[in-house]
Amino acid sequence: MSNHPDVPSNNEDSTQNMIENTDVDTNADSVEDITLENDLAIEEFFAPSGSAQLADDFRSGYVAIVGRPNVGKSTLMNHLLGQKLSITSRKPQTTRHRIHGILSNHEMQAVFVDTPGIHRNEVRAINERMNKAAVSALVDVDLVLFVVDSDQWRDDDLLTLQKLGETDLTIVLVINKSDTLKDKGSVLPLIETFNESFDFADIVPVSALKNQNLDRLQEVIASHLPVAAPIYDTEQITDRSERFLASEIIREKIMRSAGDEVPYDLTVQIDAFKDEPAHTDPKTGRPRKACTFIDATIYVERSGQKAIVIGDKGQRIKQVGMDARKDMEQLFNKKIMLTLWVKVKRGWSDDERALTSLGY
Ligand SMILES: Nc1nc2c(ncn2[C@@H]2O[C@H](COP(=O)(O)OP(=O)(O)OP(=O)(O)O)[C@@H](O)[C@H]2O)c(=O)[nH]1
Repeated sequence: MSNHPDVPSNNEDSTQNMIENTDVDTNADSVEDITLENDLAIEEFFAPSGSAQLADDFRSGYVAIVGRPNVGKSTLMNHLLGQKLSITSRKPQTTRHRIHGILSNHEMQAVFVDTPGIHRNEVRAINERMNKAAVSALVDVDLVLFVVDSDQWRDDDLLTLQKLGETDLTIVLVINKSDTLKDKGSVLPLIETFNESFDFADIVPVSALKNQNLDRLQEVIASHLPVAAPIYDTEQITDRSERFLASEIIREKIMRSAGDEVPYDLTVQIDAFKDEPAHTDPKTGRPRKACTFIDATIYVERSGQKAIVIGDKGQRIKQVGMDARKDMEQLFNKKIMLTLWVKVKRGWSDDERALTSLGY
């Protein structure tokens, strides 16, 4: 992924010239001042990542986002990052993997671990895996954002809090969806109640969806991270592979389109991910743009679900493919050719071995 899609192809030479040009007499007249300013801006633009001016007391660390399904963990991470990396849908439990999203500015770097909910009374193997992932995500984090829905405080929240209470982690309570509160003032007694029930390092009401109070949350996060050098390149957005992101984008499109008709345990496997550089077509002699060819298989549990995913005369799968391709082209900043398959893999969510073979 490039943050500078408009960089000219000969930029290495240009960068060299521009850096040399900045070394000018500081008593220069106004025209030269402007030139210097421009050169500095250009130099900064082309500067190798990580070389931007970092604060002396730069803070960095790992942040886990924890909470029961559907409270808005993925939305919160996406909106904090300003990028759509984790996948949201109206169905609970859409997050199955740990996803690292990285928020960097010149003062701090927060590396987010987006965890699935910690559930109880879940019998199926897939949920046990998710529980393990949720708990293991908490090892070695510097800060936990414990997310709750502003309108409800449920048994599941308490269960998660009990688990958190057994650790000596720093925990910030994020009261999400505050936009849904009819009376804004009602958040105050809510804060009071939460405060009495647990020793939170901070309590921040936000609306992840409407980007309300996220600046404050960002400040609070920074204040609880240790003073340390950046963990990742400050321009890096995710350490997840494009393959993974591609599969999550396809899954999201199906979930959005098929709604309640498909179970959340539908999975998408990327079978091929091949980058083809720009070249001249040997047959036609015409130039062809660089392109990434992606083949993916969507696994469902029953043939009825397969029919739903494919849709009437293949309409749904066609739309899913088109929507997913558009998102991928935007995210990866390159041309994509996407081929989708739908297969039935019976009862796979109950089968530990099948889960392992699918990469869980
Ligand atoms: N009104 C409102 N809705 C929100 C807000 N944040 C998230 N949502 C909605 O809540 C639903 C669930 O959000 P997700 O981000 O997928 O929730 P999650 O906690 O990651 O869910 P799991 O992946 O199931 O653990 C989506 O429909 C979001 O649009 C918010 O601040 N306000």
